[in-house]
Amino acid sequence: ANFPPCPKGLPFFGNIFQFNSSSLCLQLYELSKQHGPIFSLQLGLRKIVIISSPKLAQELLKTHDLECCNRPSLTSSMKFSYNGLDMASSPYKDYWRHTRKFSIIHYLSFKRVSNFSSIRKHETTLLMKKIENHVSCSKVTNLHELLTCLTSAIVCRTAFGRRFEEEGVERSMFHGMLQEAQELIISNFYSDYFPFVGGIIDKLNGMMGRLEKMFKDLDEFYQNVIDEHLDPQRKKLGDEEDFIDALLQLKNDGSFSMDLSHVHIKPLMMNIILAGIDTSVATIVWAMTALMKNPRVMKKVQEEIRNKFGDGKCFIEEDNIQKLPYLKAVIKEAMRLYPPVPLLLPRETIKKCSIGGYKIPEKTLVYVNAWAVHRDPKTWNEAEEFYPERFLEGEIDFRGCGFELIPFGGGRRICPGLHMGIITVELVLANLLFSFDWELPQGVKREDIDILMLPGYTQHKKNPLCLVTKRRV
Ligand code: HEM
Repeated sequence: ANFPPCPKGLPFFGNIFQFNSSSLCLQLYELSKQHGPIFSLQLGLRKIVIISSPKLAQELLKTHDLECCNRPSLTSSMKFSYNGLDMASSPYKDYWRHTRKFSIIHYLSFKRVSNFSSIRKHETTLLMKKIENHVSCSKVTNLHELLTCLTSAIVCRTAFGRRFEEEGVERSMFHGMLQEAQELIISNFYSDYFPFVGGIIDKLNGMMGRLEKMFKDLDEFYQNVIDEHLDPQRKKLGDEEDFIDALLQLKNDGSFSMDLSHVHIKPLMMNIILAGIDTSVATIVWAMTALMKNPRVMKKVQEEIRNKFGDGKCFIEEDNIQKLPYLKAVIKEAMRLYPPVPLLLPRETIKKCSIGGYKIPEKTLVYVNAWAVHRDPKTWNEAEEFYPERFLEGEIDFRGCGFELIPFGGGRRICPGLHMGIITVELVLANLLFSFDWELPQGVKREDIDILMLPGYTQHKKNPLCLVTKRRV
């Protein structure tokens, strides 16, 4: 009885047909204005809870973190993760603890991420050269496309020790695979909401077929990478040990505390591909979107970078970023207003608990809507304004201490790639703003830049941000 309020829905189906999957966080934000910071939805036979305020996010992600840190077994995530053998969808058990610890030590720790700085520098320099070419031939720059090439190159080199050829078929196949996988992972599978009959519908409407095909393609990709690493003749791209080298080493010397086979390595590769590439792209594109809509901030951040490093420098190094507080504030403000993962990955309650005064039973799905949390009127003045200055005073950080800024989530399941994500975003944005001036194509006005979103855990801008680039004067 004491369950969060639920908007009226259809008998049996509940609210399942009331949403479309693009801009879902916005639709849920609107509902929170009517039903409050905690409300529920009935999706078929499943009840889910949505949290929309910093206070309740803190209750879930801090006070009740231990009772709520499982992930649900949803059809698509189970398939992609070889039945929960990855980090993002495995239940809160020893296996998750081991894989998370291992992935951080060997790939995502501060030290490991710093060791990859030469790769990030090399790939960012290549990006800048491509944009230079656009300037020379007056071509409009589609940032999404260029940034996907950049971040997939960084991730593939650091994690898998390989790089796809610039314009090759292999690379466009890889990007196509990424896009399809992102779409499938957020798609509605009826089997998640209607046991038995849902599975039949998923087969008949072709969703199961798409999922199987995608799984097969990804599996083939992982196997190729593993085989390359097992080949004694393999030529390494650099001196740095990549993530697969580390996993295979661990498998051979038996030092992983659990049995480790290729079936365990593949889901971890999946996490890196699906969580590590798109998120940085979306962050940079949304930051540039916000800057294009706000010329005052654009001018101020470019002045900061150019006044500090304009003399003689042609590239902003990672070490220089600490001297750019306004750039850091711009990134925080962009992630507040346009969180790249606006609906944090779903939690499942391990036992019953009380949130916001409501009783949440065991095995309930709980989502935190960061889009709404980042607009909470009790916390943020003029929340819809893009105003980076709000981060210049005070100590609000990305780790969600006060839970008012949670683009990386919070609690035990907080994003382990936070450091890698931020360092990439800072480096690329600093250089884009330092070297070039950005303008809208002729006839496009600032007010025309929309914020429509594509479906996906990572929220991409639906209409690509295409800009005219000029060399800095
Ligand atoms: C700007 C970049 C990024 C953003 C905004 C971001 C955001 C997020 C968010 C919101 C979550 C859910 C946290 C929660 O449920 O509380 C998450 C989880 C995760 N992220 Fe990231 N992420 C980014 C970069 C990365 C990178 C570079 C990697 C790895 C290469 C990564 C790997 C993961 C994994 C494995 C999880 C699941 C963690 C778990 O369940 O234990 N992320 N990320």
